[in-house]
Amino acid sequence: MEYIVQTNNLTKKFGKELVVNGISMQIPKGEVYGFLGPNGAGKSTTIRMMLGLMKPTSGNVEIFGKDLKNERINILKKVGSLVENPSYYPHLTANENLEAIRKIVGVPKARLEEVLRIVRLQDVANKKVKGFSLGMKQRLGIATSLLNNPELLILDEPTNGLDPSGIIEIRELIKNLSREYGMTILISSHLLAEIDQIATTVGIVNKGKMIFQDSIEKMRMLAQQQVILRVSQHKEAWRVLLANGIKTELAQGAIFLEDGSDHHVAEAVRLLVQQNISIYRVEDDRKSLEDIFLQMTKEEFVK
Ligand SMILES: Nc1ncnc2c1ncn2[C@@H]1O[C@H](COP(=O)(O)OP(=O)(O)OP(=O)(O)O)[C@@H](O)[C@H]1O
Repeated sequence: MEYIVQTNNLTKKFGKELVVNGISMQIPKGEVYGFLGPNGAGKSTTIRMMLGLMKPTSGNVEIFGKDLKNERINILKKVGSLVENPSYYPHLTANENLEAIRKIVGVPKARLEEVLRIVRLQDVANKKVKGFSLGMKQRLGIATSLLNNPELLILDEPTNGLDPSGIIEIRELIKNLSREYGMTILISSHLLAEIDQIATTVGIVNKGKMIFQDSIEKMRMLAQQQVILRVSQHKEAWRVLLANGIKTELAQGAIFLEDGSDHHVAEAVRLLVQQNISIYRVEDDRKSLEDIFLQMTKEEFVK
């Protein structure tokens, strides 16, 4: 697989504190990579090292297959980023602010209109930024990061502090950049729900360590449902199921079926009925992704 970003044992210590602890991140081409973790987990520090804004204590970063240490300038030419709330000249318009940066980046003037259109700010291009909502400012920040037409876009908590409609706009924008322009995107967040709605690949960090990295589908599979059976003689029922090779657990006077697929449930029910065990209830016990995230960050879950 082609990785746009690959970090190898990336580590950062501040004094004695290991803030990033051996992170090996792999971002496949064209993916929206959700970089997820509670506040203080080390996401921003990782991102800073990925952008060459901070030197790793050890380990390295490869972007587009090249070592960031050796080819920083060439690599960063093709990377766009938004790492903290961008600052603007409030008394200048969106266009004027962008124009100032365009001159530094050195791209054709026509690119201004394009990026404003992509972030849907074309109608307010000539309005002063001081009247903009936080969401509009964030979109202007993304427009700025798109000026150089990057192949990789890195957004550190881009929806922090936005209201729900602002969050939806950023979400749609990211989806669109991925879909229409095939951009590879890394977006960090401490909110699972946010990542769940846009990411195709997920990396979860906790206390500086990567505790899960895989497709969002894999993550959802972990949220697979269990089924609870409430029956008349639960111990007897449990023995019957175990004797027939059905994985179960006995807890709180009920039976938990590990595999909640239809045919397993049907088979369990059939076996119990054959033994004259009364079945009172068959219930779903679906763990939410949120539960799983909490569980992972609590237990240092390792895949
Ligand atoms: N320059 C620094 N010097 C010392 N400690 C730092 C520095 N930068 C970050 N830290 C510490 O490193 C830890 C991780 O911070 P980091 O910003 O990387 O986390 P994060 O996952 O991005 O969380 P948040 O969402 O809160 O930004 C925190 O405890 C922070 O206080």
